Amino acid sequence: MWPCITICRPLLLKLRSRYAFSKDTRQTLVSPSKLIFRPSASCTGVGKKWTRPTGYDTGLKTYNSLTKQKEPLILAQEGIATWYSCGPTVYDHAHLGHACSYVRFDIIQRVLSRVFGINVIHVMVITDIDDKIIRRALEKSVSPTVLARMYEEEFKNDMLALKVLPPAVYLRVTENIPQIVAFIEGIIRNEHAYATKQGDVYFDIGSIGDRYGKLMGAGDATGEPGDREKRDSRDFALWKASKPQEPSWESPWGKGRPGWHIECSTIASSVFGSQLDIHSGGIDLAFPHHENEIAQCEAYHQSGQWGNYFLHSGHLHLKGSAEKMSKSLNNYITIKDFLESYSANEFRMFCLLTKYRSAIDYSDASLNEARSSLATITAFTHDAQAYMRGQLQCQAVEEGALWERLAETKANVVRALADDFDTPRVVNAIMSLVYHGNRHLQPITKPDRSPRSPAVFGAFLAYIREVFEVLGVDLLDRKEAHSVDSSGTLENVVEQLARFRSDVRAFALSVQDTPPGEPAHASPSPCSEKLPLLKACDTLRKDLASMGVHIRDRGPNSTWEISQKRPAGQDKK
Ligand SMILES: Nc1ncnc2c1ncn2[C@@H]1O[C@H](COP(=O)(O)OP(=O)(O)OP(=O)(O)O)[C@@H](O)[C@H]1O
Ligand SMILES: [Zn+2]
Repeated sequence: MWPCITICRPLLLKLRSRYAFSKDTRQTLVSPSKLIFRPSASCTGVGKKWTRPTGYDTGLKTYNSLTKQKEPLILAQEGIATWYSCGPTVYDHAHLGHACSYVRFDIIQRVLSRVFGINVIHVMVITDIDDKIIRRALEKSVSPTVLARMYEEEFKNDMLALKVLPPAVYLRVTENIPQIVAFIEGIIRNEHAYATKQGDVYFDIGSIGDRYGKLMGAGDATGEPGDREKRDSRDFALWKASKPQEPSWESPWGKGRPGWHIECSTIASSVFGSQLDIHSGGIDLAFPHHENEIAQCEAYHQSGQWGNYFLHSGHLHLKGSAEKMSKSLNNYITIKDFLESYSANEFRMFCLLTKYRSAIDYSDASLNEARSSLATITAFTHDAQAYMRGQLQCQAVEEGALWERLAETKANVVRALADDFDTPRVVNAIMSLVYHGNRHLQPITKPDRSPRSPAVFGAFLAYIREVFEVLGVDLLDRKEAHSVDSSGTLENVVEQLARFRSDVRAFALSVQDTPPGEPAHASPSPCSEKLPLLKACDTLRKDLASMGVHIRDRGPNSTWEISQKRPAGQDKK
């Protein structure tokens, strides 16, 4: 079968580059790959060896943490990817580390669906019960449920603000306790777990022999500190007997609550059954969390391979810090605070500039690099529009070469995306397109009668917007356009306007209501002159506020600022 794939893949890429991103791309490209059938090979793997899945070859390659190399992405069903991801443990604010991981996977999911026509069924768990939640709830004197719901809501809003598409469904651990208990019972039945007299249940690592450690190796794993009844120090808890003041649920082993890893195995299996195409999370989750998820699932389903691809995103660090940004290390910047200074588009661009697997250093300098790349692209789109309108006069362009370059860029972009979602290569390809476009858009002083080529610039513009739209960056965002190339002008205009208003207001305020020593009826009241001026100043202040320009009157003086955020309720265009 493989020679056929080798022949088909270049053809597929050719097709994709030709039609990439057009509206009907998805229909056109859903099925050019070949279905590979290998009789029931998928569940027969033994030991630690990864078995290449059977099914639908997407033509993409992705790095698989199970094999530590790029593998062809083969899905069980044509055009469908089942995808499970570990969500946050909700006991504190979401931070830029979360943003980085979820934005990067959002980009990959958008690429899969919008470029390669794959319907991604994404399920995410919300960890709403665990030691840290219980501890924080005690500190704050609220119930763990209230605390968890509050931060869950905040997390979801932060994801919306970052334009991360929500999963098909979020599932909470506390709403899946009966399923978790049944899953643990299944593992015990299959003789891969045991209960202790204290009412804890442990996974029996020894029972799966050398199959433990498929993902990260079991070499020097020491396991969780635990009670003396553990058979092996590496055995990890599936169920924890309840302690005073902790939430607990009934179970065959007495009151208690689930361990961490079992929630994901249960929930992923309850939605997708015994097979999963893709599992994702930050690299810190690979061990022990994902390792243990694999052990549990394969023990429960008695299969040789439960998850086919494990994708791990690299960590976000504060520049100069060796440690990842994390709630428990208290070294984080919240998403909300970040969005006061930067936009969601800028953060996404920041993510696109590195591969999703690499660690990423956060600093103002790296964010400014992202901002400036966006500025270059937006400035080009404005110039291209000005040229198309005839406002920008240029010499005749080599139109044929530009069309060729555009076609080449389209092919390069699809190739880069098919190669483990290489977004920096995509951005490079677009920057190079912009560079060549700009070279032709040099203004001339004397108008000449050279032929014009507006269509090719229209095609550049439409393609660039579409690529970024697919990746979740909206180049049409008006706020972005402002911050990109006209923020200096805007600020100057606001400054002049605010100063003028301030002078008028100061003048009005200086007018005495009744000149001293004169009876109030002796001349027309100055009040009648100053009131309309003050009213006009107030109206201007309110109108500007609705556009995000906030003037604050401080005595006779005024200050102003432009907020990054649009006032609530105002639609983005
Ligand atoms: N600094 C980071 N960089 C990239 N991904 C991160 C970072 N911090 C957390 N993540 C990812 O976000 C997801 C949710 O993580 P989690 O809620 O455990 O966050 P956390 O801040 O690491 O919490 P804790 O400190 O309590 O472990 C996981 O996939 C995790 O790998
Ligand atoms: Zn998980």
